[in-house]
Amino acid sequence: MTAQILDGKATAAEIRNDLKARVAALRDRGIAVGLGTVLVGDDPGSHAYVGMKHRDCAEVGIRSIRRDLPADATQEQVEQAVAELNADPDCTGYIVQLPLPKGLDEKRVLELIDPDKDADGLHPFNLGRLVLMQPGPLPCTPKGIVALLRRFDVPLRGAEVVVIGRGVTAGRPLGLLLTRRSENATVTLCHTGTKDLAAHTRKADIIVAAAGVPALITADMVKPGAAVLDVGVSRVNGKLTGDVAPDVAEIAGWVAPNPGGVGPMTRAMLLANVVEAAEATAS
Ligand SMILES: Nc1nc(=O)c2c([nH]1)NC[C@@H]1CN(c3ccc(C(=O)N[C@@H](CCC(=O)O)C(=O)O)cc3)C=[N+]21
Repeated sequence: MTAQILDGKATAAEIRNDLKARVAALRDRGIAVGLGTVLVGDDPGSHAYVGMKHRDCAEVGIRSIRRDLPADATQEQVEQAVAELNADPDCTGYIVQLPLPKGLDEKRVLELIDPDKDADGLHPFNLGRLVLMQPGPLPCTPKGIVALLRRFDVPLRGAEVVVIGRGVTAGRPLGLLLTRRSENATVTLCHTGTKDLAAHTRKADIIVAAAGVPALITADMVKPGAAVLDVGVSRVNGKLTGDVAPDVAEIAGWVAPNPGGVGPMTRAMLLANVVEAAEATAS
C-alpha cells in the first residue's frame, strides 16, 4: 500500500481559480487588489519564489508591485521601500521576502509593515492576534497546511500532531493554529532540543516536518497510516531535498511531497490573505 498524495499543486490551482472570481467581484465593486514584494539581494531561491508569486498574481488578476533592492542595500533603503508600500494605495498587501541579507535587521523591518497590509501574517501584532485567537491574517505556510489537510479529509479534530521545527514562518504558528477550537488537534512541538524525536513521531497521526534537515523523517519513525507533510527544504549539492525520506510513502496514509505539496499552498494563501483583507474592508 502506498500513501495518498496530498497534492498541493492541484489544490493551490483550485484555490487560485476561486480567488480569481472573488477578485473579479471586488473589481466590479470598484475595489482593486494589489500585492507587493520587497526582495533584497540576489539569492537565486528567493528570486525564484518571488517570481512565482508575481506569476500567481497575474493568473488571479491581482496587480503586482515589485521592489527589488541590491544585496548591499542599507537598512534605511529597506525601511524606505516598506514606508513606500505602506503609503501606496495600489498596494493592499505585501511581503518582505525572508531571509534578508546578513547585516539587516529583519525584526525591525517586519515591525514597520502596516499590520493591515501584512500579507504574510508575520507582524508581531498579527502574531499576537493568533495567540489571542482573534481574527487577522494568518501565516501562509500554516494556513496552507490546514487547508491541504481539510481538502483531503485528513481528520484533525483530536488528532495527535507532531510538528518538527519552531521557526516563525511555519512550526511555531502552526502549533497555534492547530490548537484553536476550530481545529482542536493536540500538538507536540519538537525542535533541536527534543531528546527522542522518534518516540514522539511514532505516536503521531500527523507529522509536519519543517526542520530543514534532509531526510530527517524515515519510515521507521512513522506510524502506519499517518499523514506526513514535508515542509523543509535544503539544498544538497545544488539539489532541493525535503525533510522526509522517500520510503515514508510506503508506510504513511498520506504524504505531502516536496516539491508539489505545501509550497504551492503557501503561495495560494498569500493571495488569499490579500483578497480576504480587501473583502473585509469592502464589507
Ligand atoms: N516573507 C516571506 N514569506 C514567505 O512565505 C517565505 C519567505 N519569506 N521566504 C522563503 C519561504 C519559502 N517559501 C516558499 C513558498 C513557495 C514555495 C513553492 O511554491 N514551492 C514549489 C516549487 C518549488 C520549486 O520548483 O522550486 C513546490 O514546492 O512545489 C516554496 C517555498 C515561502 N517563504
